[in-house]
Amino acid sequence: MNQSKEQRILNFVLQNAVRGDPRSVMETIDKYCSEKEWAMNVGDVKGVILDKTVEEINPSIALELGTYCGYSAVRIARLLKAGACLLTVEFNPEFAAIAKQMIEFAGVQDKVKLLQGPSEVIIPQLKKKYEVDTLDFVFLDHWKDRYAPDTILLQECSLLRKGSVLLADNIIFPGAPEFIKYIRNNPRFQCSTYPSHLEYMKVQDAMEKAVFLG
Ligand SMILES: CNc1ncnc2c1ncn2[C@@H]1O[C@H](/C=C/CNC(=O)c2cc(-c3ccc(F)cc3)cc(O)c2O)[C@H](F)[C@H]1O
Ligand SMILES: [Mg+2]
Repeated sequence: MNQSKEQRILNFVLQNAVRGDPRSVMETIDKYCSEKEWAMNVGDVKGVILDKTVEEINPSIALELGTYCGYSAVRIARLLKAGACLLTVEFNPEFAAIAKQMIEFAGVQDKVKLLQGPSEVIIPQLKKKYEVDTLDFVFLDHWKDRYAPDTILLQECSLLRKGSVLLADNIIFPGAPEFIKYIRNNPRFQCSTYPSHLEYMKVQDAMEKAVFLG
């Protein structure tokens, strides 16, 4: 059975990146996906916006929705302080298996907990099963029509506190119109937009930052 694109990305990393070096893993994925096969990693351009947001917050506990191949999990985890943790959620078992290997090869496995399952099931389990109090940072990069319902679910599960920061990928392309409508009209969030470009393409995209006001 021939390999999936995601398996080819992982193989390229295993053969070309430096084990234990997160930046080398990111650069190798970006090289493969810009030169050989496009893939929906946040990428090197929007990745800088993600980096700056994570560095500004310096989160103790972060959540990512939509691990895919683990590119942004590696990107976020490399910036986390000692003792800090990224919980990343992925419901596709093949992608979860690839991401697990990607995270381990990059050497950030001690900072990342990969939770396999749908976000709508995992989010209500975070407090009791995963001992989360509240989340400092949430990166939304899963199905775009799930950004709004999962943001509502995070609030219903009391997982946000005054100052919690959400960062959403792809609000221009493919777009997340229901999320934008919900979050920008919601007095409990302070929103700002970061115009950028779609990963590996000369296409406009943007990221939305939403600070929960409590
Ligand atoms: C719904 N709950 C979920 N729970 C756990 N894992 C989930 C859940 N939902 C999805 N996943 C998991 O999260 C991932 C899904 C990412 C979706 N991302 C995109 O579609 C996406 C698309 C483009 C794009 C741009 C241009 C173009 F021409 C074509 C595509 C660019 C982007 O940056 C994206 O992020 C993964 F695949 C899925 O299993
Ligand atoms: Mg994305």
